[in-house]
Amino acid sequence: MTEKSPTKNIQAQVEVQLDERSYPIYIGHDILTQAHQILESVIRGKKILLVTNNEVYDLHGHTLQLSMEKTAQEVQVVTIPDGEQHKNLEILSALYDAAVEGNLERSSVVVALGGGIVGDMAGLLAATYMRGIGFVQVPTTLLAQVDSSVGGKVAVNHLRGKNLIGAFYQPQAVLIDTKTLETLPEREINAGFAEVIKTAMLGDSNLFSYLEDNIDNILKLKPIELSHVIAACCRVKAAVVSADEEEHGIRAILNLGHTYGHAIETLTNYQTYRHGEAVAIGMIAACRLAEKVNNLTPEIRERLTKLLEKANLPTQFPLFPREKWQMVFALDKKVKAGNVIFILPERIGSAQIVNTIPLESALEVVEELQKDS
Ligand SMILES: NC(=O)c1ccc[n+]([C@@H]2O[C@H](COP(=O)([O-])OP(=O)(O)OC[C@H]3O[C@@H](n4cnc5c(N)ncnc54)[C@H](O)[C@@H]3O)[C@@H](O)[C@H]2O)c1
Ligand SMILES: O=C(O)C(=O)C[C@@H](O)[C@H](O)[C@H](O)COP(=O)(O)O
Ligand SMILES: [Zn+2]
Repeated sequence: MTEKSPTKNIQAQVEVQLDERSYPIYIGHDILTQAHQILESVIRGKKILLVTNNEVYDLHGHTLQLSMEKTAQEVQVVTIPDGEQHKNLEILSALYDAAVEGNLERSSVVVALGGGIVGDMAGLLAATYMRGIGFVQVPTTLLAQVDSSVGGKVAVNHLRGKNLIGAFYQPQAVLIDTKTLETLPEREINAGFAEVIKTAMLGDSNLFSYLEDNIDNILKLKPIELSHVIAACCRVKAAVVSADEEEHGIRAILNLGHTYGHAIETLTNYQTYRHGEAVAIGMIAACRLAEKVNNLTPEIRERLTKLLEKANLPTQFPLFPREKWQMVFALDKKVKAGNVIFILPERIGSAQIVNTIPLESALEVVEELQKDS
């Protein structure tokens, strides 16, 4: 039987331009079976450590493993427990054990198959094992396909702060198979949609209008609408990352909704909200803050809220005492000289990084939104 052409089912390809660390993002339907061809230049003859979790391995892992085995020297599999509360140093340590026991070498490649949690942790393993080995992202959640698999932020959480231990470490390729989303629970599709909305809010007004017009088809995973949205998000993120890989400036706009969102995740011990859900609430707060300090028109928040509600995303603020919010804001990675930096929408499709916001205003927004909830 003749092999399928490696590009047969690839619908779009986006490049992340970073000189010698540039890499392609392949977007297609039912392309896991062609991984050996698409990823050949990265994995041929290499030892592969496939990092995933049990659920995803059962659904999609065998297909990817079988395909990679056609060209890799060998493929070993390690699974991590499911859930944000396990994105920590203890589980990372178990991944180092698997790398050692599997005799991984400098030339070996870590392949992350799963959502953002698998991707962030496998990436940190790849970044640090032997000071850096090969890394490929094969994202299987909407959130990971539109955001976390691209751009090289890899991390684990600390009990007191989200993603506090991490690195910038770019993958050598990203393989997005939209067919894997067919097994994704509805709550996870919605959570991923929050980062889609975020991307449109901060960088693509046409995408935002497209979301308003096509939300039903997108959430039903209709192939044309879905791949249009994934490619659009990857393009926005690739452009921002190419301009500022390590977040010395403009990359911080990708954190829209995240100062409040990460605080919500941390205060609820990473157990109540999906990351995307916390970001959804965080974007409403960012709009309210922009209304307070920058006279942003409330119409933006209304359009945002409509989209979030259509995707069944939460918009209500959880209740915690003021001191707790203050404590988690202080550990936000964007704090500079004690000042918390916020990303504020300025219109649909554009956001700005603001370092002059009094903490008092940010806390007032929390109090107002807690009252509304
Ligand atoms: N590095 C970045 O740039 C970046 C960007 C955004 C988010 N993140 C991080 O990503 C994480 C959230 O990622 P997530 O939303 O993908 O969550 P996740 O990784 O927990 O995946 C969500 C759930 O879906 C399951 N799953 C994954 N693929 C599946 C499939 N195809 N079919 C059925 N079930 C499947 C998982 O087992 C899990 O239960 C957070 O830790 C967040 O901080 C990182
Ligand atoms: O890639 C980025 O840059 C982002 O900010 C994307 C975010 O969606 C993502 O949640 C990221 O992990 C947050 O990064 P952090 O530096 O605030 O932990
Ligand atoms: Zn995020």
